[in-house]
Amino acid sequence: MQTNDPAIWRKNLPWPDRNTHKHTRGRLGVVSGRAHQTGAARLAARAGLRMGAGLVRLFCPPEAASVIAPAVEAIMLTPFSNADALARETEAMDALVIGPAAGLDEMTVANISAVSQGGAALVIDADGLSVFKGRSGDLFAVLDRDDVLTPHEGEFERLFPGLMDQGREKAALEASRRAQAVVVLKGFETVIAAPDGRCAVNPNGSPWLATAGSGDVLSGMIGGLLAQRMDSFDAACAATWIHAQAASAFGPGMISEDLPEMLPRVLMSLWKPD
Ligand SMILES: NC(=O)C1=CN([C@@H]2O[C@H](COP(=O)(O)OP(=O)(O)OC[C@H]3O[C@@H](n4cnc5c(N)ncnc54)[C@H](O)[C@@H]3O)[C@@H](O)[C@H]2O)[C@@H](O)CC1
Ligand SMILES: Nc1ncnc2c1ncn2[C@@H]1O[C@H](COP(=O)(O)OP(=O)(O)O)[C@@H](O)[C@H]1O
Repeated sequence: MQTNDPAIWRKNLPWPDRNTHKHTRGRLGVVSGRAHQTGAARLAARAGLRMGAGLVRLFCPPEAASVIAPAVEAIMLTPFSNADALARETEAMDALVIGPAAGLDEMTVANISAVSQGGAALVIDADGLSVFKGRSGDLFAVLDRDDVLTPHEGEFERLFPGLMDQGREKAALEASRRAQAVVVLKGFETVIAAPDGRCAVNPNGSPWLATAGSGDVLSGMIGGLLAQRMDSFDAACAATWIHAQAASAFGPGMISEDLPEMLPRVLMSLWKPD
């Protein structure tokens, strides 16, 4: 068992230099749910921006645009009317987060299928996982090895029924092998597994994370690192550790909105200027 220690990934954290501009630093897209379900995507987008993606754009159903526009500043917004349009609009993205509050319906299936045709590394979370209950093969068929799945135990069971009986580590590794993607099995001791057999167990889990939306923040954090072209296993390990560290540093009273605002402090502790 390997512990998810910063020694594994710290040297690979992406930092900007004098030649960097926002586009080269990394473009992250986050797909929002419908008008009454936009908070999860906004949390993910803000977390991705804080993790250093140079440019973050929310993609939303047209009727959600007037809800989101007054609630974002640095984050940009593009409405899309169907899955084909989403695929076209997200072509320039380096990474995409899809699933948080996306809806358990065929539109989510179609949107995931459409964006999987592009070059962006995907983080698939929440409804983007649950919607494939009973047909996980349809999801696995569209994944690449740089994609990341972030199930909590309930979502894991929907995609991999019975697998958890093997224990969390074996289950995460086997899930990653089946999906051919990185799997982040969330919990107090989050397990991160890659299809090539890498596996790490997170040591700094924080119970303050037991609050709505904290998983949405984690998906955005992973997406922010993927957009900066960090290796997907390293990105998932780094984001998981930083997420828990941010929650511990905030402590009692923390809500998910606080997490992105804690990231600069944790990132500063990991930054080694040349
Ligand atoms: N601000 C927002 O807009 C938020 C939106 N959210 C979105 O709301 C949608 C539905 O969230 P739900 O919480 O209903 O869906 P979940 O799939 O999280 O929960 C459904 C059921 O799964 C079971 N379950 C088993 N193990 C679990 C575990 N380890 N953690 C949580 N549940 C477990 C529980 O019985 C629960 O009732 C998702 O798309 C999610 O992304 C949430 O992320 C919360 C914040
Ligand atoms: N008791 C706990 N101890 C440590 N981490 C926890 C605990 N409860 C939840 N978490 C973490 O909080 C996050 C919750 O994610 P998730 O269940 O997807 O929430 P949401 O859908 O509300 O965003 C995960 O990163 C999980 O590891």
